[in-house]
Amino acid sequence: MTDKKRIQIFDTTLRDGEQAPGASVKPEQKIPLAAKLIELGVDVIEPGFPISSPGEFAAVQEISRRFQQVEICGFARAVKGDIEAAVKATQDAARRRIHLFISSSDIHLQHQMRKTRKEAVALAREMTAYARQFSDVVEFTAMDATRTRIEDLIEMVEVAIEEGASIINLPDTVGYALPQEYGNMFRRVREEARGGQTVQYSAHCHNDLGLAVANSLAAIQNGASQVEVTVNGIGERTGNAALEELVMALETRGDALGFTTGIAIDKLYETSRIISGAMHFPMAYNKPIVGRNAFQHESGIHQDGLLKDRSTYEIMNPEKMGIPRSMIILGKHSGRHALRDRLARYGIEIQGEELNEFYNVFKEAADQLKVVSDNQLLQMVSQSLGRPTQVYELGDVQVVAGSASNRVAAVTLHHLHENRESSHSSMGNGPLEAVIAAISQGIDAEITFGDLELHSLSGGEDAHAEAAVSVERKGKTYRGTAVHHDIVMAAGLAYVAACNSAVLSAEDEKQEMQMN
Ligand SMILES: CC(=O)SCCNC(=O)CCNC(=O)[C@H](O)C(C)(C)COP(=O)(O)OP(=O)(O)OC[C@H]1O[C@@H](n2cnc3c(N)ncnc32)[C@H](O)[C@@H]1OP(=O)(O)O
Ligand SMILES: CC(C)C(=O)C(=O)O
Repeated sequence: MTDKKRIQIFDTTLRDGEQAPGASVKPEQKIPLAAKLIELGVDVIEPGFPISSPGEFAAVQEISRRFQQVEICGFARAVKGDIEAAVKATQDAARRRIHLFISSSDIHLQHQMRKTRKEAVALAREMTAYARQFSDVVEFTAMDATRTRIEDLIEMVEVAIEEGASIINLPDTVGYALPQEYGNMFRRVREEARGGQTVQYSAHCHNDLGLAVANSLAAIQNGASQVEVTVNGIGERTGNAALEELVMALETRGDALGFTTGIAIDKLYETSRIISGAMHFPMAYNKPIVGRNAFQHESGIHQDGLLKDRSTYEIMNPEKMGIPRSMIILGKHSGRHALRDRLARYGIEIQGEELNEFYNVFKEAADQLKVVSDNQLLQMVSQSLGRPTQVYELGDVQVVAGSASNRVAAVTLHHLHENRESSHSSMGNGPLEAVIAAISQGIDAEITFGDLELHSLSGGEDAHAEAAVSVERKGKTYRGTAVHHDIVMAAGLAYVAACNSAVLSAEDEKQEMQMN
């Protein structure tokens, strides 16, 4: 049991999120994405804008029919046709809401809607009443609330409440507000509007000044019980408040804030990846929570602290969010603790003077590299310490790619411990899949491929790709990384490094068991 107040998560990834240029998905793609959002535990889904296209209408209709466990929201301008389309599209939902919006600021009324305030208020009244005829739940949004004089905002909100809106959304449509101002706006409307204490409040923030999450938190602290968010913060311009950031702020600082959500935190990362992939929206490396670097550390002092106790430099546990990340990235800022730890993963134990000497070799090489991949590190070990570091080594790789429906890869694998080599070939939907499948045939141990991440390390003609592959063996996850100017090679080398790590750790375990 928790005494924290539950905040409703209103997910608008498939409506406002999709308004980000280049993010739109086909109507049928919205169905599995909605299923993922429901698994994640959102309370309300806004799956689209029904009047805007036949495909949007069909997607909202299908989602309303299929997903009876969640509230579905139909979005509409203060236009009868929009409301009718939203009503029809959400007709079969178990719980539905009509989300009606109209501008409240002078800027919008004069320049966009070209209406006087009197006309806009009358329209807000008429359309709220119209929507209420069809739906018990009407959410009323005063678009551009944060650039509206508070007296004008209160007047419009009062009209909506009088006509039966039970949720009042006060959006920062253009990402203009500062947290204190945004919080005060909620407090004043709640306290000063007639009927203001009888309704729920919702925050909907954009990130133009990087304040969307901070503003949403300020609204919550001033009485908002719902936040409108998108996965990965995707949305118009710089986006909306990011679901994962807001949820983790509430979770991590529950001590100071006292709020909670129904979100399944262990599904945050998976959902983020799915949305990023479906909407072709890559995440910035330093994006909070789900960015590549969010839980990675390159500097020696931090790495040393983390190896001693994770809490020294991390405020959240990435595994709790389903993030399968290695926390240590080797590079020129790394120290001996991190280096020794990484080598131990490959069954290589070095210490004392040998470690000091190898550390110098490592630093010299690291000066020239952005990151030192596992594959590069193992090569350094074999060259400078003359130690066998790998069970498998990737030899020749040939790939036939192009516009044919299947890609074919042929690889040679050196089995270093047995002094033999083997050749394998396979097909795949893409060249990476074909190479991974071909290598898998030559790995004798029972290893399951987990995940592949590819990042570009540099641009231009000298571009290099960094690949990180995870594999599973006997319930444990192992990672391998590689850097190469050819992404297919980078992926193949990283996969082999991950397999080496899995096999060498298993060899270690065997040796330990024999010694005991
Ligand atoms: C802040 C937000 O996220 S608001 C949502 C924004 N999302 C979208 O616009 C995505 C989907 N939009 C669309 O497919 C189209 O814009 C449509 C179908 C909704 C409308 O298309 P059109 O009829 O061709 O109008 P268009 O988009 O060019 O112009 C918008 C019209 O709506 C009016 N309008 C804008 N907001 C509202 C509102 N809340 N209530 C009533 N009218 C409004 C504008 O004043 C303009 O009216 P006008 O034609 O009389 O000048
Ligand atoms: C219309 C509302 C909900 C909105 O999307 C915004 O103001 O950004």
